Amino acid sequence: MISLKDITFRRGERQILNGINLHMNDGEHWVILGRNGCGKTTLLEMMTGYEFPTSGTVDVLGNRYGECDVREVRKQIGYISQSVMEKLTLRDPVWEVVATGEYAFLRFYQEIDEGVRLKALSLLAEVGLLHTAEQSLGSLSQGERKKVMLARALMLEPKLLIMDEPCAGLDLYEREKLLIDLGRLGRRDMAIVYVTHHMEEIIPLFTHVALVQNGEIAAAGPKKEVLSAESLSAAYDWPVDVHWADDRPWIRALPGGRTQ
Ligand SMILES: Nc1ncnc2c1ncn2[C@@H]1O[C@H](COP(=O)(O)OP(=O)(O)OP(=O)(O)O)[C@@H](O)[C@H]1O
Repeated sequence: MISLKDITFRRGERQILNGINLHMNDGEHWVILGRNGCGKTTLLEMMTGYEFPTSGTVDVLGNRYGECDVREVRKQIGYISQSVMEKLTLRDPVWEVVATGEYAFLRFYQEIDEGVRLKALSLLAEVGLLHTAEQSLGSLSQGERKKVMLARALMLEPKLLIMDEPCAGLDLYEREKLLIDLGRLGRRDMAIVYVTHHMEEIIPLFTHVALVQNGEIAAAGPKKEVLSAESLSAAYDWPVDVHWADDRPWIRALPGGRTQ
């Protein structure tokens, strides 16, 4: 599904990614974890083809970047991130924002096909927001806006859904409501890659975890193997304890970590 082989990525003098090997197979849903600036978003940009590695190969959904039309591959990828959110127009009606996902552009300048409108409404219903269809995007709460982004990303029935910190800025209630919707995505024939800073967002849907440290993969594999206190303490440079409840990992930072 996704195969990153011997990836290095340099920006100017800085080595951002270094010797990355990561293989995600069909039927797996991955979470990418790591400290600020370790290279998570850059890894996602490699997967979406918005950045090309300095060396190494990227294969996504059976296509090798550099040897295919990346725009065509992108039509099979849903991408949810703060940068996409910021490009949406807050005064547009919610259903229209969702419907634009069908065309992979941001606003409509033409009549919208009735079939597309109905599909947008049905996806809005799936995330419990049908009643907001005619409201402006700007009138929704942050959590509701994230759900609108999710519905929008699903318009093209992507084979791969990539999410960069979708729960950032949400309070506990909004986060849990969004996680319930994400949990249902397992029913779709779609792989998921999810970046977060919060371990408790690793709901049962997710099967695998990659831990990134200074542009390298510190550990990658089935979540219960990777999310050990030892690996996490090393990756975050802080002693932590992990316990599992409701099939989700909960992390406790222990006193005595380094202060710089
Ligand atoms: N346009 C850029 N020019 C130079 N350096 C950049 C640029 N974009 C990112 N970087 C650097 O690349 C490194 C990796 O950035 P990236 O955004 O991938 O990290 P991240 O793990 O997603 O971080 P965070 O958790 O804070 O979002 C960082 O040190 C960042 O400063």
